[in-house]
Amino acid sequence: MTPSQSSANPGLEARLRQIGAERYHDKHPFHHLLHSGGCSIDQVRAWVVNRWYYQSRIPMKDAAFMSRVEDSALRRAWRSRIEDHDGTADRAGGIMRWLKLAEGVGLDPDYVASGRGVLPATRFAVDAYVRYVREEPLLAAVASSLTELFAPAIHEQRIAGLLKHYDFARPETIAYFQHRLSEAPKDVAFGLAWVLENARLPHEEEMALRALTFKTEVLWAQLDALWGAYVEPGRIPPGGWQPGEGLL
Ligand SMILES: O=C(O)c1cc(C(=O)O)c2c(n1)C(=O)C(=O)c1cc(C(=O)O)[nH]c1-2
Repeated sequence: MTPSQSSANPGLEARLRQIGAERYHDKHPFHHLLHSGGCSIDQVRAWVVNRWYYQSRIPMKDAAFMSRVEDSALRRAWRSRIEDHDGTADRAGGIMRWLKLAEGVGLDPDYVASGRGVLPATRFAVDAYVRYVREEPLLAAVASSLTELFAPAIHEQRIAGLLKHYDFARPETIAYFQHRLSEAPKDVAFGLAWVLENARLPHEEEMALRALTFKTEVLWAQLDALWGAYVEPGRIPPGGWQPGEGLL
């Protein structure tokens, strides 16, 4: 994708997109294995258990972000991210949908929601993201969410790959990804416009680029952890989910 005509800073937008082209986790071998039907059911379960930790922390990092924002218009624009994950009084959110996926692959949703079995490296990577958004300048915090520019393409691949290759995949079990197809573009249109508007000076542009790079590393590190524990060499660290644990 190339920067849109209306971009406030096409040069910066192109450099942000280049980071995705080079570093986004769609290039990770674990995703290739998952989307091509090469994962065993236990490898899929390990992914669901670990990715839960990311899911559960996303609304917490968005709440941490909002707690720092003095501009009520920015808080209002950000608020829907929390509702997308936590749901509202009359609408289920992404957290519930992730637990439907957990059930679909034969895991007890209470086990998954307990966070037991999450790999140490997954926890460290995700906690680093939450801390980053809590502590770094707002520009870096917003820019770190821009990996979502690249998420719809991977969600499309995942929906098609899971439906084609795995018995557990049905519209109800993979609804999480279907919903993200409309949620992520809304979030990222706002986030990208905000970053392009607010990163004007060279050091601000550098900050935005560094933040997006950092975030690609947060995502990549989670898949490296999964690969090492459940694919090759298959060394599950103490405390990591063991096949057979937490099943329905
Ligand atoms: O499945 C994926 O590959 C993927 C990637 C990302 C991302 O790029 O950070 C997010 C999501 N999914 C996602 O579902 C999601 O809600 C989300 C929120 C955020 C964020 O940083 O605020 N990233 C992502």
